[in-house]
Amino acid sequence: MEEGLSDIHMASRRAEEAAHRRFLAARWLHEMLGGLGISNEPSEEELKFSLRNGMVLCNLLNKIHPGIIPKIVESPPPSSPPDAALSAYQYFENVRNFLVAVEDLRLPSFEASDLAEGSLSSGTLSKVVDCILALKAYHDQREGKGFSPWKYGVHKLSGTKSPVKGLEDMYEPAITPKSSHTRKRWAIPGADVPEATDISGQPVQSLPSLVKSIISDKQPDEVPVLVEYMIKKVTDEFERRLRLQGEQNLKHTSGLIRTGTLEMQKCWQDQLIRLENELTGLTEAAQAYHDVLAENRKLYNEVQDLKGNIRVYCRVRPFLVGQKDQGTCVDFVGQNGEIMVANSTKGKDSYKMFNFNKVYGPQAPQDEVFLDAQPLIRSVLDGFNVCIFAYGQTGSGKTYTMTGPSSTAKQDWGVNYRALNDLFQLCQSRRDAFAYEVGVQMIEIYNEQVRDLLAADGVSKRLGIRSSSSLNGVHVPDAVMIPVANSSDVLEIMAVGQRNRAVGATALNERSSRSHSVLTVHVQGTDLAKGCILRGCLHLVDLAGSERVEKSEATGDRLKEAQHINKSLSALGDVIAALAQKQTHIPYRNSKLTQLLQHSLGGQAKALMFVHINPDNDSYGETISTLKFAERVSSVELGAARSNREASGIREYKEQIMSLKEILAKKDAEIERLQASRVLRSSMEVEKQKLRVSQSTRSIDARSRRSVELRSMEVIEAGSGCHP
Ligand SMILES: Nc1ncnc2c1ncn2[C@@H]1O[C@H](COP(=O)(O)OP(=O)(O)OP(=O)(O)O)[C@@H](O)[C@H]1O
Repeated sequence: MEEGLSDIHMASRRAEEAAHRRFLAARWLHEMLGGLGISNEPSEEELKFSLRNGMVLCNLLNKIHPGIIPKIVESPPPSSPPDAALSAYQYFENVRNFLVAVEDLRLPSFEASDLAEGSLSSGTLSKVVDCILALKAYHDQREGKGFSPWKYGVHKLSGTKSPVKGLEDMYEPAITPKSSHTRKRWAIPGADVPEATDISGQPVQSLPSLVKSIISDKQPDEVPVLVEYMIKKVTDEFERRLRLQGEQNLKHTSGLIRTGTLEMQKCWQDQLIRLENELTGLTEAAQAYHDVLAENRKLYNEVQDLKGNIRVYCRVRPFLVGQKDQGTCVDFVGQNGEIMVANSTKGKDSYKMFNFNKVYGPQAPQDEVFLDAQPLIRSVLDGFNVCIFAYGQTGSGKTYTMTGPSSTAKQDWGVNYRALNDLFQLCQSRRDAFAYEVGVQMIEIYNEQVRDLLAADGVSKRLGIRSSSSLNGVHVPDAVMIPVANSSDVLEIMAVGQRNRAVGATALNERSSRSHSVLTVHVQGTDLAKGCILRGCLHLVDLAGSERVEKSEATGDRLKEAQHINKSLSALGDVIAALAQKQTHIPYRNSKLTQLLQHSLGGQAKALMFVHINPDNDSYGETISTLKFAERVSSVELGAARSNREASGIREYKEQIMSLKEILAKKDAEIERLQASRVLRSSMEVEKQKLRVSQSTRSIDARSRRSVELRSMEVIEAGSGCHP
């Protein structure tokens, strides 16, 4: 209730105050312009009506500042026809000109709409009244009558930053029109501000003297209202300036940020474009580099083909479960066949770099490894002899590469199965031009004994054993050759061979293969159009582990096995060394293994070696000796490979020669037999004669002995008759 009463009280106070200000404004207008036809205490509507056409305001301003508004639109004569639109326009012109001039003088202004007909929302006319009273103050000042409180409410664009300065600025009337550079300043008491003058040369006054001068000519009843109004104005202005300053600061800061952002954005864009260009350049350079590399590799391979180098591919086995902690001795695997191994305990000196045709990292899948062997396998169909062998210490992944793990998942297939699969596919694709026969042998060399891995099994009976002479290639004479027609035959045969392979336990590998296993594929293709025959032979060799005897901790039978393995591998090393040095004598006959591979390691065949290494630090020594061996192998030149192609004529002659040889051999054998029987007969005759002679000799002997005896008896008898 009390609150309501105080609101009502406040509202009536404000209404009284507004009425008083209207009264002051009207009185002054009266003084300045004479009779305006309005009452001394006009209502808002009355005052607004008298001011609406802007003429009173324009005339007032021109009176203070003659000519400040050059053209005032006069009211049409009462006799002219009413043109509401035109007069509204004219009035607006006057009001607009007045407001522009007021703005120039930096006095409180109002909106043109505040005088529009019908607009009388609360407080709108108070701005008009404020403006008139500010003009009065301005006029009084110019006339030297002191200052009115409305001066404190004038606009001023200040760049001040500190509150003190802001306050100081607030006391600055800045009454100078925009065009003028001279400004009047009121001094802050005690502040050391040089005395300034306004446009009329008035000196700066302090705030107390200013207040004093404002209220000096006022009626006592006017003073409280004036003071209250002055405080309100000062507060409003202070807030307005703070707001303005904040907005300006914000605008300024956001402008700075925007400019900075734009500059940064441009800078980024420039950098992005530059990077993009550099990247394009780099990509092009990289592409060119790769093209050159690919070209180099192609040329290198061609040169190798011409020289007949043994190709060497190195495969690094991944760590097996539980091995990870040991650390790796493989320091770096390059994309161009480089591999660097290091012994972590020996430091920098132990770093050794090797270079091969390619190095597969631990994650290389089976199909990637096969991809590099594939072209060689295809050349078997073109009549070349090819040998692919896997070398490396026990457990380094030789069987994994050649056979694959025990699972039969397609992605795990090893080189052997992939090779045969590929061969059959090619045979199929060429079946219109060639008739192919494929036969497989599988042997192992165990303790320098060749064992046929297929002979002892029913598989040979089931698939039917073909005479090895019909394929007539570089075969293992004592091993059965099983004809195969498709991949499933091959799978079955390989499973049998794998089962029969000798495996034994060593300290290094539970399922260590103790023998070399050789899968030999013979392919004979008859060119259906020309009748010539192509004979190719592929040896797929999974060598026994190459580790040193002392490391395998073998004793007894195992030691013997290890010694045999070492002997055959060192024989292989000797053959390779002799080939590398192009010696006239190559010691193939020193081991069963080198005897078997003779035609693939020296007879213009193509050879490829997969060298395997264990990644762990413990295997550093073995790894180095394995890589050194592989390095030697890669330097061997077998000479350009030759295809085993026979023209049909030659084949016929060869076959004739063969049959003639066979006939000749038969004749020889017959002659030999005849001769032998003749010799036998004559020797029997001789024996008979001998027998006869000896018999007659014996009878003669008996007779002559008898006659000697008889004679002797006669002599004896005669002798006894003569004595007395
Ligand atoms: N590339 C590979 N990825 C995954 N596992 C592999 C890989 N190479 C080898 N292994 C695994 O390592 C172990 C030894 O491999 P593997 O039997 O092929 O060695 P090895 O050199 O043939 O041994 P050995 O000389 O005794 O015949 C096996 O368990 C095999 O599955």
